[in-house]
Amino acid sequence: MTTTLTMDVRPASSGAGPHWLRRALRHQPLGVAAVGYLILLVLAGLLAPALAPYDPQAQDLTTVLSGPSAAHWLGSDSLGRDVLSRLLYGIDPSLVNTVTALVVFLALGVPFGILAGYRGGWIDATISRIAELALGIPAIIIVLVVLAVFSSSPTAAMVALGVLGAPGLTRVTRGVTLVVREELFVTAARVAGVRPWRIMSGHVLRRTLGPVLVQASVFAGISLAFQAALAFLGVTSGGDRPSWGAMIGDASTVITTNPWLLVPPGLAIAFTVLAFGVLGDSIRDLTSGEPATVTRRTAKQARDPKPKLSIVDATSDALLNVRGLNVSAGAGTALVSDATFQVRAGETVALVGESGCGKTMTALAVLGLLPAAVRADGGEVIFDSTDLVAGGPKAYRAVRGSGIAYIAQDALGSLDPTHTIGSHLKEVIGCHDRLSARDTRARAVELLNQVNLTDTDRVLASYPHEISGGMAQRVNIALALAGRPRLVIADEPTTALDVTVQAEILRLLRELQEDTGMAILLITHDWGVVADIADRAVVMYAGEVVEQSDVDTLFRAPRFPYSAALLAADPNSAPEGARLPTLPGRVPPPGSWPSGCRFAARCAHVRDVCTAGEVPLIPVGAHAATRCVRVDDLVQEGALPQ
Ligand SMILES: Nc1ncnc2c1ncn2[C@@H]1O[C@H](COP(=O)(O)OP(=O)(O)OP(=O)(O)O)[C@@H](O)[C@H]1O
Repeated sequence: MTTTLTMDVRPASSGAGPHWLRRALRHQPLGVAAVGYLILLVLAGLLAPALAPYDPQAQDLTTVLSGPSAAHWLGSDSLGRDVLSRLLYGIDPSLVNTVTALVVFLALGVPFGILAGYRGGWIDATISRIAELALGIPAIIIVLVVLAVFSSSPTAAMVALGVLGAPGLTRVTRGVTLVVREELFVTAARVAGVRPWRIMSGHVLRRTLGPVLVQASVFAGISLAFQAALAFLGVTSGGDRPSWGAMIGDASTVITTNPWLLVPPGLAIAFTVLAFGVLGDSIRDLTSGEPATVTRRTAKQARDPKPKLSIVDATSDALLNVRGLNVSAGAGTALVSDATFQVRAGETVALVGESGCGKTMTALAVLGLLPAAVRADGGEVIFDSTDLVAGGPKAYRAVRGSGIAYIAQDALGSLDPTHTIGSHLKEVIGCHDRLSARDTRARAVELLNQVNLTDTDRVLASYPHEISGGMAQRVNIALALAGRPRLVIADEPTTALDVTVQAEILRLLRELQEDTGMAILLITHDWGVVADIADRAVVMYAGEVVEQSDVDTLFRAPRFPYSAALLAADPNSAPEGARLPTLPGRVPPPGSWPSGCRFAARCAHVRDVCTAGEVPLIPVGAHAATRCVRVDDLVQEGALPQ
């Protein structure tokens, strides 16, 4: 390893702590006031014995139903008890009841929402149907039944309210999870072999926090108002302990003669409900600006509940053997058809072609990470003698991370913005090695050193937004290496980086390959990258493999007019000052592929034979193949080099 990088920490543009607080104060003064009010309320509740001028239960029959006075600032109730003291002592039970409802609401709503959104399929369908049913149940009737069974206990009423409110939260959390699960960093974690429960609890949960907190604040307000309504109706009994609800209940009995008694607890409840509402609005405003780097839709493509692992082609020396792979979307529109190629242990194969030719879909099919509406519906993806397509989700899970790793183009999008680099590495290392905390850190440092990152203490403590794109890609490579994979699939890993960093990353991949012996399947548009790093190239056009060959042969003597035209149009290989030929026309989109040769409409050498029927891959030489039926003629005519 020759390249060494030092830390390039950009000034933090966002983060936790004082910066967040300053932003909140500037943009959400009402939210800060609401938090301040709630903190004061909790303190007043805790300090009630010191603050209250009277014992809340002390009756003074000489001051029954007196209005506000110097002795009783907020007056006294029908038993002569001081209203201010009861209000202060009432804070704790009111908030405890609210918290009880909130805990039940969150404990049921969040896990089921995340589970439904993340796992999808029958789990999602079951949870969603139950939630819909529960939302249709009239809450007040259930709560009244619970109160009848549990001797008018306010706690039981609050538990019931939490249960009845949870389905609404489940729906919200599910919706957020559906978006988060498609984010690249979740795909990256899945490919690294991180277990689903860890992804749900570590990555998805954090991203749902904003909407969940908004729902929680609104629900807290509702539960407080609900307590008051139940007490007003006289269906709950709080014993002798004062609570705001009980005060409302007492006041309601003398509402015609002494309406003032309703005012102190009514205002306390109204302000507190308002504070919860304002808090919810502020959280929503603050969190709505969070990055939502939805870069690629991903989902499990196979749903076979009992995977059958089939051993095939044990004699082939290919580490990855893709044969006749078909990928289609929606009602059956083919995106990739009959893709066939191999990657041998330790070699680098480039998947080349213009945008929209199916390179990424092929790679995602190999990883078992096709988008939700896209599926592999034919062919084989044999990795290390196991057919992954036939094996289904279990087979894919078994090879991801330790067998096949993935490096995406969007280096920063592949990292969870709420986790430090150290936390990413720790998580992935934990999936592959059982190590103590100290050894895990040592392994993380080792991996960072492997990708030539020094100053490891600072790198480990940094958040993704604090490092440069090049460093982020090195971190992704380190994460990919954590499982000691035998094949790394890199989808345009340098495209988003500037030119000097691109060269460094390519050099790093080459060095790592020499050190570890891993194979690389590299997706790229760039012939310079192919020439630089690849041993063999597989050229794709309109969802088909049209040519494959070793790179030297391909550059010297392409055997498909499309490859020849792409190479001729490549600025890297053009003589200086020469005018670059262009390739007219566009790749036909899926659904409008012509029969016969799909390149025919753009080919300068087309004849009737080209469009007469399907063209198979025709072997040319020992290790090359082309889909051009006229290959021999074109070589003879000089249209393709000898
Ligand atoms: N989720 C999807 N549903 C349906 N069609 C899709 C989906 N994603 C991609 N496609 C289509 O599949 C075809 C192949 O796309 P793919 O991303 O594999 O091409 P590519 O060669 O990798 O292009 P690029 O270099 O731009 O990434 C394209 O026509 C694209 O529009």
